[in-house]
Amino acid sequence: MRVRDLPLSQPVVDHFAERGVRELYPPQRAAVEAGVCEGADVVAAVPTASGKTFIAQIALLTADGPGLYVCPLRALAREKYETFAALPGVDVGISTGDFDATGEALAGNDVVVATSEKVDSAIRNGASWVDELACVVVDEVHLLGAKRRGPTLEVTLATLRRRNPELQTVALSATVDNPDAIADWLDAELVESEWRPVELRTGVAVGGEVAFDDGTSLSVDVDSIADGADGEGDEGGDAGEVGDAGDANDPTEVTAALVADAVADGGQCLAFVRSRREAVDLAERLADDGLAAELGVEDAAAAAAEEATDVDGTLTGRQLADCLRAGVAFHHAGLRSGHRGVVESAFRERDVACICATPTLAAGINVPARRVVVRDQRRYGEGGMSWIPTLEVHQMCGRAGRPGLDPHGEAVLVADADTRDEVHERYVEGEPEAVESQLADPAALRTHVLAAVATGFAATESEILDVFEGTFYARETGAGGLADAVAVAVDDLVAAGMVARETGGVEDYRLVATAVGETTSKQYVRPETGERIVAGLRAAADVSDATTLTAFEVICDTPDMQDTYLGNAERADVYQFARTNAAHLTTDMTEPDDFEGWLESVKTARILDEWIGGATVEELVERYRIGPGDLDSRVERAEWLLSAAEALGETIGVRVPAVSRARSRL
Ligand SMILES: Nc1ncnc2c1ncn2[C@@H]1O[C@H](COP(=O)(O)OP(=O)(O)OP(=O)(O)O)[C@@H](O)[C@H]1O
Repeated sequence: MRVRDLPLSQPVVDHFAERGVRELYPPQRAAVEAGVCEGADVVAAVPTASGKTFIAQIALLTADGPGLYVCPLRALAREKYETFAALPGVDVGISTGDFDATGEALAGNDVVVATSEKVDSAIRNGASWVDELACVVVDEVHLLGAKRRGPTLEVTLATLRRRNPELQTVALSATVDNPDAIADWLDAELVESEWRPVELRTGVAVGGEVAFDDGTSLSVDVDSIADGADGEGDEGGDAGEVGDAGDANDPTEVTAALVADAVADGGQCLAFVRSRREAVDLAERLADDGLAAELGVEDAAAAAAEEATDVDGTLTGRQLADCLRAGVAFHHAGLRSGHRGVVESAFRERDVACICATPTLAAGINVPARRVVVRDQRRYGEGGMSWIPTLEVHQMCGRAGRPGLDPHGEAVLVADADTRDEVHERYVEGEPEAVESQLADPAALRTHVLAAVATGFAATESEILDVFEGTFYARETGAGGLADAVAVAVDDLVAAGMVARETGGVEDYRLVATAVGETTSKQYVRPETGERIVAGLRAAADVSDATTLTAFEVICDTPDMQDTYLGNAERADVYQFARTNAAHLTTDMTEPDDFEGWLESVKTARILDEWIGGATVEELVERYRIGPGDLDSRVERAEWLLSAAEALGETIGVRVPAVSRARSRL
């Protein structure tokens, strides 16, 4: 099937042809046969990098009206926006930040790219454009199994479909164990495929020996690489790492050998590790190996290093620039978006031999490589070290192989003699996990129950269950399964002063949102955040000397602000800071149930207060050992939460000038 046979305009056909897209890939053909160009609801569960974006594009281009592309990850939205904006004759809008606006400016676009949070917020604020949609495409729909984002995704999609029964729904998923359940939920045709544009072979490495699943093998020389690294030291590494370097089973050295081997053959690599710190350490280790010279990209690598230096002068920026100069990079969620952009584009331009990354890079960012090395398959979680889900590891492995350039992609999992069998079973033989709804989580339910009441969609518990009727959870378990949990959520919200029961007769009542509940929902903060801010504002009004620190303490001590890691060495210092500044804080040190959590909030508040006081990113990053990207994201959240605090203050008639001061200075 050819692109030019589809109901697309000539300029669009030409646009695809210019990008080498003339013939449809088999899963794309299957989606067309399922009716994706004729308004049919389709779920496509296909491997990473197999052309899902094209399915989204043809659905949106052939829809009978405006379309919405829901992108669960903000980091991806910009890339997708650019892909859509390049289509001839298509007006595209993007909406990812700015949590409380209706986004009315988005009306009139052919396609809107937005996160599910943004769509949810637009619905709560009464945006009219959501009712005019003809088609919604949900990318990475398997993320409905994710703890926080998942419930928002399923409730938002259910709400859109309920309000607009004609809406065409197209959902794109990684390969998961239960795509049929997702298709059932959406009453959609299922397109399921294992097809990939480049063949992938996956192997397990023990020492320098790799056994692939297609029966082939590979031998790399771990010792000689280790000898080369010996004696050079490792400034950023843990003590002891250098001593391990001679060990032919050391996972870092095996990874280095696998990377060097691919680069010697002109290929690029992605190396996945468990944490940010490990990503930096591994990149610094690989920087010893002369990869830029090996790949023949020294000048381009130096130029990429310059670009990274131009972003900022933080330690992270300097480390990244040093690595880039050597043809290596690291990539993780603590990087600023400017640095991430430099790394991604340098890699695509083939100016960098290897990116050392945490699993975030695997989710949807288009950086194909000849070889993927998964050094770590376990990471620290709530209950100690645990295996990374198969779905995630498959997404990492799926980045291997560049269409038209590599005969096949190679994914190598680094193991040792003890773990070899388990690694093989889990990730080479094993199937990805099933997607499971997280909607029953009490915090998620409280948020969405409040939204249902505040928007007027529901005024009784059974109407709330009706709203949830269209969710994945309800389809899997029956909405009745939620009845008890919804009753608990309503009680919690009533106790929190967000919802009230208005009695109409005996045992007959209607649920209404209180003014605080309504503002909380519209400002798109969680009920617990709204409650904490209201209490904080009241307390701040009594603090004789309320400062910007007071305002920051209130908004940082909420579940909508990210935690900031508090190391042992810093704890005493933050404790002392809290004591010294007790007069400016709304919480007495003896009060918090979760004292450590509160101290972390004080640390975040202190960082933000120094930020508005004129401290530079460089200073704050060094002083508080946070990633520069972490500072950016906290500043952004603080802006949002302070604006919610102003709105809540107005609602309860409490004015705290320090809040407005903090906001305007941010
Ligand atoms: N029919 C086609 N012919 C040639 N190239 C194609 C075709 N369809 C897609 N491609 C190219 O394949 C690459 C991967 O496609 P795409 O990014 O859409 O994959 P994806 O499935 O969305 O990946 P992800 O798992 O990252 O979401 C892109 O560079 C795209 O241009």
